Amino acid sequence: MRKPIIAGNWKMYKSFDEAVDFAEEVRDKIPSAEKVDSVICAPAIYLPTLVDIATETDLAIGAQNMHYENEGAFTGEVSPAQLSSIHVDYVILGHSERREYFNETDEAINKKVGAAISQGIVPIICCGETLEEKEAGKTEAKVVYQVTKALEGFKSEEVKHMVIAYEPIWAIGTGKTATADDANHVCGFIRKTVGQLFGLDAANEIRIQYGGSVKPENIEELLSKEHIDGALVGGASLEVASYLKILEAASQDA
Ligand SMILES: O=C[C@H](O)COP(=O)(O)O
Repeated sequence: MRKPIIAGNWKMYKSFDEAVDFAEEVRDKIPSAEKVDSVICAPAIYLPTLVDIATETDLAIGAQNMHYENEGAFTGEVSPAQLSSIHVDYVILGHSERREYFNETDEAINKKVGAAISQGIVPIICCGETLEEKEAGKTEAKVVYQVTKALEGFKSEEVKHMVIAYEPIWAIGTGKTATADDANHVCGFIRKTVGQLFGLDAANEIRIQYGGSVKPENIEELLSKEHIDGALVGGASLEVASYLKILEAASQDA
């Protein structure tokens, strides 16, 4: 039985005070980490403060991106070693917004995955198709390509601790959600791909999230599906009430 994982992705939202208020309010209200992994992926500048607030609670803190080198002349970047030094637990890698607006390549994402695991940070690896690709029947080919490239060179033992987020790009921030059956079908396809590449153990243990307009109203149905182990939540993770409702639903699923 895979434990559900809900990760809020705040993207480039919230002032410092709003971030602190949010974390202080939710940290004691979230369900037990025995039932669900509750993560907030915040802007890098807030991470040390949020990690402090979350210490000794069941709330985990993640970054939204990082470089693959541990140090160097890379102005403006944050390194895996730096994230690890402040005890960040997770990092989102290869989000479609980073691929689209910051030219992030599959090769760079693969290096970032390796860098994250070598620092003990769990990567949340994003994949997903555009509307054009969906309409052309290329969803499966696209996610297989992205997942295969991201996981290239790793061992089954490493892969099973990773998280993959299937996020159809046309569903992000649009209010359009993939149907639970469609999302489950693609997540199942990703699991099958992991199985072909890394064996049954990795396929059974890796957690696969769905992302794209997830909210309290649709989380239950999504999580009731066999291959959906959680959600990567954008807009609905910005409000305390909706974030907590999503976590509550996930804890019932466990
Ligand atoms: O990382 C989160 C996704 O991009 C989904 O965002 P959304 O829940 O606002 O659609």
